[in-house]
Amino acid sequence: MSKAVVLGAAGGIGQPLSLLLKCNPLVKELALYDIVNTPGVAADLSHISTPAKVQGYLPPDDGLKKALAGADIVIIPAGVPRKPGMTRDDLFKINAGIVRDLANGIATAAPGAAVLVISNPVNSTVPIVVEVFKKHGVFNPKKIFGVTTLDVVRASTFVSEVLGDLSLAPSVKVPVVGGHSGVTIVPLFSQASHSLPPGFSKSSLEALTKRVQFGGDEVVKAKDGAGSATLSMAYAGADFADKVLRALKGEKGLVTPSFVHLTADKAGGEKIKKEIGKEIEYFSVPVELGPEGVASLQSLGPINEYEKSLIAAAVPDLSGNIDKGVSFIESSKL
Ligand SMILES: NC(=O)C1=CN([C@@H]2O[C@H](COP(=O)(O)OP(=O)(O)OC[C@H]3O[C@@H](n4cnc5c(N)ncnc54)[C@H](O)[C@@H]3O)[C@@H](O)[C@H]2O)C=CC1
Ligand SMILES: O=C([O-])CC(=O)C(=O)O
Repeated sequence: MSKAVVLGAAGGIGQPLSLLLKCNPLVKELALYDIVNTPGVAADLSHISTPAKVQGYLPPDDGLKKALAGADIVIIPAGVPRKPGMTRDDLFKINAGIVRDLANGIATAAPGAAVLVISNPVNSTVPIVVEVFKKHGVFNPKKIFGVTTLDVVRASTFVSEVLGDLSLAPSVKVPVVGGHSGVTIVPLFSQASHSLPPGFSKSSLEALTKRVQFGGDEVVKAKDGAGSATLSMAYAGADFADKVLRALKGEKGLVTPSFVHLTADKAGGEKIKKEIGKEIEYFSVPVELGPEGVASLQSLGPINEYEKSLIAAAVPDLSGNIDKGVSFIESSKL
């Protein structure tokens, strides 16, 4: 039984994510931290008849430190979401500082916890957490994860739609690699558990790829100024957190993509860099989870020519996003 902490717990993602964690039998303690409203969210969730003990925290009286004490897993959906016309990188101005300060708190109060970063732009916020942990001398690449599960969830759903049978969605598995924004999102449909229908055209494949890459925009547009994906993200975040919790407890064979520092598994990471064909520090790759966090990083597998071109297109954007996060901490006072 574990202690889970949600930072940004009163938000659009934070609330449904906390609900799902309250319902996870592996969670014994659930600490909810936000700059507003966590006492109410915690009181509400605490009436649910599941074992997890819920407590809300606010910034006064060392709330962050108290929320984090003894944490096994810390999930961060704190920060502003997009409005129509914005890119995820446009969120950097506000969210970089929020994530830096929260990472500072984690590095001090719970340096051994698994940290799951949802706040956008993930391609930059994960490097921010890593650089803060390095400055504190507590960086362990096996424990810091960018949550890209929503891309995997979307790819599974959209493939089942193409196959004309939504009941397949839970069992369709599509590896999605790269990063978490636009062209950095690379679905590998050639390795999906379910093949696309016979005669599926190149232009249909391109359209399906684009739908996964820009699935977030679909929701931002539909919400029309009221934010971005929250419910599907809560589902995806809870699913990834559940896998991490199960692996920390010793369950084997749990493999799922996540955006990680490639030194989390030195040999595996070097092999992946060769597959990518470029020197890059981070990539979302299929991660085998284990009791220490990352157990191994798995090969990108047999990538076809089209997928190679998608990876080649992803790398320049991704490298720029990574550098931006690293430079931000280099020039920040902690
Ligand atoms: N990784 C992914 O696949 C996805 C990431 N996101 C990202 O998740 C983030 C949150 O999205 P929403 O929940 O929709 O936003 P929201 O605005 O509804 O909630 C954000 C919460 O963060 C809190 N917050 C702000 N500063 C804080 C601080 N310093 N400490 C603690 N809490 C703080 C706010 O009070 C608010 O409750 C956004 O950056 C969004 O882009 C959204 C969807 C998918
Ligand atoms: O699109 C956004 O801004 C939120 C997000 O990351 C997603 O839905 O994938």
